[in-house]
Amino acid sequence: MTSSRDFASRALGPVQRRREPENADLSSRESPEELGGPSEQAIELFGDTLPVARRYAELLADAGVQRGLIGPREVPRLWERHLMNCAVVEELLPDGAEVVDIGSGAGLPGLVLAILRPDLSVTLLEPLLRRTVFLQESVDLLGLSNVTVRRGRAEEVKKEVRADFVTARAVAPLPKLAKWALPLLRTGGSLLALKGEQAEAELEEARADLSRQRPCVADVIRVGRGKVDPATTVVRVTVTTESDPAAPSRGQRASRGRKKRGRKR
Ligand SMILES: C[S@@+](CC[C@H](N)C(=O)[O-])C[C@H]1O[C@@H](n2cnc3c(N)ncnc32)[C@H](O)[C@@H]1O
Repeated sequence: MTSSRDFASRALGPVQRRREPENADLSSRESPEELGGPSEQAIELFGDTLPVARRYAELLADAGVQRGLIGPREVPRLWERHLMNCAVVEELLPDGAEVVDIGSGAGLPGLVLAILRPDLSVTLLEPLLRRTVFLQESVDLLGLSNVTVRRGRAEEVKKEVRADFVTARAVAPLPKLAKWALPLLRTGGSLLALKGEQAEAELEEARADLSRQRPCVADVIRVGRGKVDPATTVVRVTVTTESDPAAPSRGQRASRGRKKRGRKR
């Protein structure tokens, strides 16, 4: 029978170079030297799911780096800057929510949220094959039954995908991200864009553009205070009124109307 370690070695490349007992329990292995361990806050936040989160951190530190999905310099700060920065977004997600993570890359934030919150149903949407292969192998290896990996671009799936939340980190500037994400949301659903310190300025610049795309309200919130430093900055854009996402936006309708009238004259 093939053990999950054998699978990891074949599918994701060697997990670490030092010798380990053949029957080593993946969930209790020490992290490789260069991979920092979880903070007390991370241990508390992940709770029962910590062994799976540890395993994911190891996959990122090893196969993720080897395959060029994570820079080697990120390894010592994987827990704080990547896993915890993403995990604290769970504060914004109600029980049982359907989440689509646009541009997951190596699984951030979508895979982290799926590990931490088995009640969520998470789709990892990523156009690059190399990345979707890593994501699917990781999902299989970690035994996550609440995740679907989908290869594609956000703007290509708007007829098929509907979600309560769209998450995205480091994918695109806000106007472009909203253009991709808002059509995927149910009314009342929110785009949660993980952004840097300039989030307020970015939102103010994009506000008019956002509401032209779909009726919405937007704010900047910081989550994970006391759990991760700095707290994670999220631009939240919530769709406010019923409208068919496939239908043209108010701006498009207006310009189409103008063109039609123009043609008649
Ligand atoms: C800089 S990476 C960020 C990856 C990950 N979210 C993270 O924080 O580490 C941007 C990712 O967005 C993906 N991407 C680019 N355009 C996209 C689109 N139109 N729809 C979905 N994903 C896209 C890229 O393939 C890439 O994996």
